[in-house]
Amino acid sequence: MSGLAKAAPALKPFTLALIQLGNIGANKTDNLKHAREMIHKAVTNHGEKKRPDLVVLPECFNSPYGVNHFPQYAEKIGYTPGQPFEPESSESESVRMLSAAAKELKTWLIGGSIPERDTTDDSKLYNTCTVYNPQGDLVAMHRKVHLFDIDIPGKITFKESETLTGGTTLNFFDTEFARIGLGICYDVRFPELAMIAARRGCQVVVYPGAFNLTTGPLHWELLQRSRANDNQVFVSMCSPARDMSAGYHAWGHSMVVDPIGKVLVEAGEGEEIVYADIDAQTMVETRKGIPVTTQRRFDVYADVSAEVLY
Ligand SMILES: NC(=O)CCC(=O)C(=O)O
Repeated sequence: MSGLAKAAPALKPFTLALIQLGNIGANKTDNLKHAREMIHKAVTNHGEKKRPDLVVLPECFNSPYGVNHFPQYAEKIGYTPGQPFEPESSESESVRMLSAAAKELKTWLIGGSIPERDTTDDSKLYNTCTVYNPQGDLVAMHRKVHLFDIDIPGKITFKESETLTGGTTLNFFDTEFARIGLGICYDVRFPELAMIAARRGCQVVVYPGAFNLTTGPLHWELLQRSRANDNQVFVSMCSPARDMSAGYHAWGHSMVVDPIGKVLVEAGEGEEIVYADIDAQTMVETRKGIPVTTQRRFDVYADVSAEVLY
């Protein structure tokens, strides 16, 4: 996990905007144009809501979601954490767009995810999330660690591992208002990722995601509320809008859950932008009232978060 040594910033109130992006089609240029328009809309057209401090896009926002599409849409990013990097000269047109949008709108931006081609090994593709600060710098990257390989007979079979490789690092980034952990979609099923993020000081964990019509109704909300409740942190997932003409039918219902497990906001199924005010006091009160964070029995069981290898 990058940035381990630094103490986490105190959680301050901030506003999160989730873009449940629609119209993700075969034309990447159109997808990027539409995503940029929606980022602009999220920041400048928030109506009664507060101007968002952090904007989130969904999983696979620049390409149709499907294992056969990833090789065609994959882009080389060229970013290595800790190394100097200029997003405007990245080979990735998606990275260039995201950086420019964050800079123009002076917002933090979690750029959903895109299919990424490894910079040095062309045969390796990842499902990758990049994050930008309000100056447009790329400040963090997360490659989906747990690939979405499931087989529910008669319902859904999906095997990301046919074309993707799993990431090998856990990632977070610091803003002036929170330390934020990153996961991508299926990563939410693995409690260790959120638990380790929370133990390393993250107060918020964000997962760009795209659940489906079989597991969405059963698990989308349950998993977010579970990870939030387990760790007494804010958890959010941002989905694409549902498109029944697409090859993959996303569940939608982009959501933010607070540290006591309450759903703060939930989108419907179509294209929509939802906003949530993150109130630091909720986390303080939850942790004070139900003090599991200080009641763990590491004399009885191991603290797996202490054993992460990087
Ligand atoms: N894109 C994904 O990882 C989908 C995960 C999913 O639908 C699930 O049930 O898990």
